[in-house]
Amino acid sequence: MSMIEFHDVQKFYGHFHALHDINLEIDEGETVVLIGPSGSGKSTLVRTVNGLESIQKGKLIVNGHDLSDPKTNLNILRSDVGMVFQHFNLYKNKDVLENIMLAPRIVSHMPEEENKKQALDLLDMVGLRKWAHNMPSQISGGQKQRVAIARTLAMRPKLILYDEPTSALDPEMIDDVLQVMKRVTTESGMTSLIVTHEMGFAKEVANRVIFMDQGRIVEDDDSESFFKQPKTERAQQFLSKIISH
Ligand SMILES: Nc1ncnc2c1ncn2[C@@H]1O[C@H](COP(=O)(O)OP(=O)(O)OP(=O)(O)O)[C@@H](O)[C@H]1O
Repeated sequence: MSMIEFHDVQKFYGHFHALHDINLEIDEGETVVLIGPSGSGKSTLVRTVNGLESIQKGKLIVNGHDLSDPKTNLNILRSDVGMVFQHFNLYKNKDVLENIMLAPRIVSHMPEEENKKQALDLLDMVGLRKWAHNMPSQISGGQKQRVAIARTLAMRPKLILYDEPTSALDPEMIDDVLQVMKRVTTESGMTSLIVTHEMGFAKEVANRVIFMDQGRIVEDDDSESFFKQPKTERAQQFLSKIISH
């Protein structure tokens, strides 16, 4: 079953053609990493999947919802699609546990006891249970991002989108966040679409790699083949630059 289908999708910002002829199908349970140079359209593509960016042409179906139809209810779509951003946007005046419990309580009307148990289990999973009653200002950036991941999982999404989740972090925090993402991906079976510059993570965790350049998908291959030998010169250049850094 496919979770995401792009058919000849075009995206414009005014006159700027940001996404060209996007054709892409992602099945349930796949872990897909989106890579490419700065400005190639990775964030834009990911943001179209939960309707944060509209598309101007083509058809985009996500979890059975047609995003090319303006009548589609984005709130219903978003209840199944979680997103983790570069900046974590935790609620500053709520402690870590409350940050995780808020959406299930308000949006899903989850019973309080079940909600609390789930939140504590998620905090265990991201290694932060003992921080449950700390405020966001009292934890590090890496810890905040792990809370943001737990908060996203608390809504039990079918699909999780990550838009450069480690780019705003100090280098020593990155690995802990990547470990959590790896755990979520391998243990949950959830479909994941991940924009990242972390090639080691992409190699280890993704089953598929999409390489974008100038608003187009240039390569779409299984991760092993891609990292062994990208087919296009553009991707080869990109990888050699990134890896030599
Ligand atoms: N809101 C916007 N209005 C106008 N142009 C935009 C907007 N958002 C993005 N763009 C342009 O669209 C292109 C693709 O941007 P996007 O952020 O999707 O690239 P990216 O591959 O995610 O880059 P990076 O790795 O630097 O985050 C860029 O040229 C960018 O300047």
